[in-house]
Amino acid sequence: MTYMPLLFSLEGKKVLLIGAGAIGQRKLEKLLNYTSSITIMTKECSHSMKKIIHENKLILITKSYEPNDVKDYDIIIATIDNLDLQKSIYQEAKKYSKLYNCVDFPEYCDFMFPSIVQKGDLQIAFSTGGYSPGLAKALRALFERIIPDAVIPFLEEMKVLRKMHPKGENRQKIFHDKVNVFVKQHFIMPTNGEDLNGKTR
Ligand SMILES: C[C@@]1(CC(=O)O)C2=NC(=C\c3[nH]c(c(CCC(=O)O)c3CC(=O)O)Cc3[nH]c(c(CC(=O)O)c3CCC(=O)O)/C=C3\N/C(=C\2)[C@@H](CCC(=O)O)[C@]3(C)CC(=O)O)/[C@H]1CCC(=O)O
Ligand SMILES: NC(=O)c1ccc[n+]([C@@H]2O[C@H](COP(=O)([O-])OP(=O)(O)OC[C@H]3O[C@@H](n4cnc5c(N)ncnc54)[C@H](O)[C@@H]3O)[C@@H](O)[C@H]2O)c1
Repeated sequence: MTYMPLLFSLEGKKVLLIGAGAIGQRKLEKLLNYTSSITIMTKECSHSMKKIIHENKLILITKSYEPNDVKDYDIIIATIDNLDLQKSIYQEAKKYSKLYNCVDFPEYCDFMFPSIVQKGDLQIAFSTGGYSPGLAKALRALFERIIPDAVIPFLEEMKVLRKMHPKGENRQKIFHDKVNVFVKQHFIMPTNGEDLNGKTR
């Protein structure tokens, strides 16, 4: 199966994170960049996890997962260290038409966590389809260095300009020129005489 990268809004969605170990904490820290509508259900919870839950006013349910616990949530993420349970929660998620991720079986996931470069409003997500998360992480670290911080004010400026200029050909030309100048200033360009759209200059 191949996974389609989409930008997905978590607004109004209720997330259930099952398990609160090292991997659960990593997933929670990532989710918190996008939503705080998160319930954590876990047998045991570390001090560091409790601190994050308290600081972000999240809901903690300290108990073992039981059948049908998924039904009141939209998105379920299982980070438990019990592989059979990861698979059986998948069956329940399907029964209730919920979106499911578990951390040990890409084939039991409706979606997976990519490795994300975040600079202001720019996001770049790396995925290897689950075949080498380590490579996704290494590429993320590399691109965090390659993408200049100047992209942050550039996108701030573009946000303002998008609102100022009415849609149409004139706006497209202004934006196209600005992007070309920005890219030429900050990246090494191809030397085959083509511009950013593959057209010969
Ligand atoms: C990208 C990242 C996002 C995040 O977690 O936020 C992420 N894993 C990261 C790191 C990482 N994970 C692992 C290592 C050790 C090296 C290695 O195995 O490569 C490292 C590297 C490290 O820790 O240094 C081990 C591992 N991971 C999975 C398994 C199960 C298996 O393969 O059986 C095992 C074996 C467990 C074991 O048995 O030991 C499965 C998944 N991990 C995914 C995401 C999804 C696929 C993403 C994709 O490639 O498309 C998927 C399918 C499910 C999911 O988690 O959604 C995050 C980097 C964050 C960053 O940027 O820093
Ligand atoms: N996807 C990834 O990126 C990745 C990376 C490394 C490891 N893993 C996998 O992640 C899994 C979890 O690893 P970890 O280091 O966080 O484990 P851990 O033992 O530190 O944490 C497991 C958590 O699940 C909770 N738990 C266990 N059974 C439960 C149940 N029945 N109901 C509710 N909570 C329960 C425990 O209380 C604990 O909080 C492992 O199976 C490992 O193979 C995934």
